[in-house]
Amino acid sequence: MIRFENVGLRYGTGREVLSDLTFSIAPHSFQFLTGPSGAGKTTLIRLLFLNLKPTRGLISIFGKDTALLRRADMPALRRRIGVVFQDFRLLDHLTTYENVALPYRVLGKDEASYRADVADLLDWVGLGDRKHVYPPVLSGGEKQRAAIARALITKPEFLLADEPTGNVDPPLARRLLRLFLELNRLGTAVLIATHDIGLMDQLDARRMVIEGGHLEIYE
Ligand SMILES: Nc1ncnc2c1ncn2[C@@H]1O[C@H](COP(=O)(O)OP(=O)(O)OP(=O)(O)O)[C@@H](O)[C@H]1O
Repeated sequence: MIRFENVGLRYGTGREVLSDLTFSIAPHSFQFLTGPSGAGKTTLIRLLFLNLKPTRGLISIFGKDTALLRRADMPALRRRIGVVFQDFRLLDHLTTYENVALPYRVLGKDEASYRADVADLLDWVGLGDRKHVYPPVLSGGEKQRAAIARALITKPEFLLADEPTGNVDPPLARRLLRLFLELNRLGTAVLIATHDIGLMDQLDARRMVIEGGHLEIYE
């Protein structure tokens, strides 16, 4: 599904942040991405959803060499990938419901065609009764779940989550992990970037560890 070959990334003229990354991500797979602060987890996530171009090497996403992609092909490919950002990126002037529905609104879809899907998804993440409130009054954990719902609304084949349990207490972190596992069971490949060893220790999942610009994988 995703293939990196000898990928390197530097910002501007700085040192290489990521060097010689070679790995694959299989459909329906589940993995953690970890490493010290500043190791390059967010950078790798940005490469994975075509938000950054590698300085060298080859990245193939859903079988397409990203270097050969036309700009016009990007949005369709990106829609197959859901991203939960570390800082949520919810829009404060839209309700929780409207934030989650945003990807459909951007596509110009008729509200009647997605209203039930958004409501079901909000129930699924436990925000059924927070639909009509605005992000500034949501707690950190509620914002986190709204961001997860928004990433899932277009039924992505691959979900990337950057520190999705960074702002929640351990019971909620376990609950979010169960949501990701359930999503994975339903067929979505999942990659979770985290510092949280306790979270990773709950599962016998693949671990991708970035350190000193290099990637080690523990299957
Ligand atoms: N836009 C940018 N321009 C220049 N340097 C950057 C940029 N974004 C990140 N970096 C640098 O690249 C390195 C990797 O950063 P990145 O955010 O990918 O790490 P991380 O592993 O996600 O860190 P954390 O766990 O603290 O979120 C850091 O040295 C950072 O300062």
